[in-house]
Amino acid sequence: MKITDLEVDIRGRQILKGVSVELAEGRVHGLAGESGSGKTMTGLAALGLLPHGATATGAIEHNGRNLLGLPAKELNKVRGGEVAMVFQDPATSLHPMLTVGRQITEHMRHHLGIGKAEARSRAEELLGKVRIPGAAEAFGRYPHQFSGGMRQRIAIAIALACSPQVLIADEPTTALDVTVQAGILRLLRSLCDELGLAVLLVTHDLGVMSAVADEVSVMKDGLIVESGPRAHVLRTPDHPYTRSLLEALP
Ligand SMILES: Nc1ncnc2c1ncn2[C@@H]1O[C@H](COP(=O)(O)OP(=O)(O)OP(=O)(O)O)[C@@H](O)[C@H]1O
Repeated sequence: MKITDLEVDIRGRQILKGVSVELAEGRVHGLAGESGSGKTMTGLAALGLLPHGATATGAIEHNGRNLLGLPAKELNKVRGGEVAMVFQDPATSLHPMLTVGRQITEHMRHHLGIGKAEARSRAEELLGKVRIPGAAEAFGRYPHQFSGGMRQRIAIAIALACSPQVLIADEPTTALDVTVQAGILRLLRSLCDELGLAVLLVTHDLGVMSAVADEVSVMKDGLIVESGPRAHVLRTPDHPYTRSLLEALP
């Protein structure tokens, strides 16, 4: 996926001022920057989920199309299919009244049009892939019967249900206990390698970034001020803003 010169305006206020990011197969691209810099808005734009009243210019190219120009119906097929998402808080992204299995299979049946039995076996396979112990049993359980870390693994399984090529992960570990954060990051990294996913990892946490990202872009006030390989950006940053973020680390 290639985002070029993305500008987003909401009611006359310019939120993104020409953002360019390229996501590649099997690579994690980290998007860093302080609160309000436009990280989330960039991720939402990639999903075709801009807030009501937003206008966007530039291009978000994926599989030969510009997602910015797609009609809503086409965009719905892309979202959750070719491009999937994981958000900060699994407690709000999972439906409390539906079993884990139902949440994964409904998604597959809706997007892929496959039968019940096939969906079930794929769902159990996915639960194994995100390292949920006892996948067959977990299939029939409800989200509240799992810990926060396990719930985020379930949200990742749902995101992967339709074999996406691109995964947008917005602060996927921020709501979790420090003790389980590393496990989720390791999982994202291994899924990216194993499935050849192109991942956009949005996080304000440079520690998270240094653990998994291949490339890092740093945002400030709706613009990317620095972008490059992780080691370069985090060890020998060119931009004073990146240096100030690194100096602010505990
Ligand atoms: N629905 C909306 N309507 C109007 N402005 C919005 C809306 N959502 C976000 N903004 C504004 O867009 C700017 C960028 O927000 P965004 O959420 O992308 O930042 P962020 O870098 O992800 O920060 P955070 O880490 O706090 O989520 C902010 O100034 C915010 O106030």
